[in-house]
Amino acid sequence: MNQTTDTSPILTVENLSLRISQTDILSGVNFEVKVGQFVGLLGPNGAGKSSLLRCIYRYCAPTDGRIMLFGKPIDTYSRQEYAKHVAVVLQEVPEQFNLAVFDVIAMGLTPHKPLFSSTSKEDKSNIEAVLDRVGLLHKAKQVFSSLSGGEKQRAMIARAMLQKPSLLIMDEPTSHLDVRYQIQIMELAKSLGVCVLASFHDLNLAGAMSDHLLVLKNGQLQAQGEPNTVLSSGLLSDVFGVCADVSHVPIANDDQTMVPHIRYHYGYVR
Ligand SMILES: Nc1ncnc2c1ncn2[C@@H]1O[C@H](COP(=O)(O)OP(=O)(O)OP(=O)(O)O)[C@@H](O)[C@H]1O
Repeated sequence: MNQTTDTSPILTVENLSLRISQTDILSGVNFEVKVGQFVGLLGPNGAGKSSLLRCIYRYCAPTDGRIMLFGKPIDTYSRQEYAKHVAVVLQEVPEQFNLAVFDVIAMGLTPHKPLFSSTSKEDKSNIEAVLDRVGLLHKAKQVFSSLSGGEKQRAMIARAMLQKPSLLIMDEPTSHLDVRYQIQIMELAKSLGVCVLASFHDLNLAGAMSDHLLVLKNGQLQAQGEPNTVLSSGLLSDVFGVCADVSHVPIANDDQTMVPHIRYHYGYVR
């Protein structure tokens, strides 16, 4: 878990509501993401996770409430300034990329460079460094669309790393990936040393990775706090309609840090 002592918020979400076609998608959502935190966003299908993240990465405008980044309303940032601070990795990787992996990653530099500027020697070595970090340096010249699903997601993380954001938003980035890549992508995100706000469907993975959890149901925050407190059998029953036991187990290489471990019971789904 994160050892940082700085508790200032990077992101503040206050009384956020989103209404589309007379339907409340989000209602009165309040939370903060603090310096160095990895925040996991949970909730059943249709709970409003993607809608909440879309409001934060400015794809959707909320109906009510406000979102502040470093204490400033997010709509007061220019597009380029916002992209310097906030990077986004989505579940669906854009398919229009008919470019080499290197060129797709290079797009991460866009917020930091003037329009139409060329790739400098320093840019090239930075791109190679992030490719190396995600284990894709040997794929730099390969066409992006020919990468495997896991490789594409790692490439998207590399692009986000190059963007040098303060906040990385991830909307179910591991849904299509096998268990190894699910863990690898999240551990990679965690190792970046930036704030992460990530939605999950794998509750055990969320509990192991996150410093703080947000649980949405029907567009409202049902619970938030440390994973060991939030993930209880009562919450799993109330929010997800499943019967499960929650125990607490130490993480690998650290006997002192406990994380929740959920054991589902089958045949009890309500
Ligand atoms: N543009 C839209 N128009 C109408 N309804 C919408 C729109 N966007 C989202 N919704 C509805 O809002 C609700 C929340 O959707 P959202 O995608 O945010 O949920 P989610 O928690 O991310 O779900 P999932 O886990 O299935 O991805 C859903 O009922 C969805 O149908």
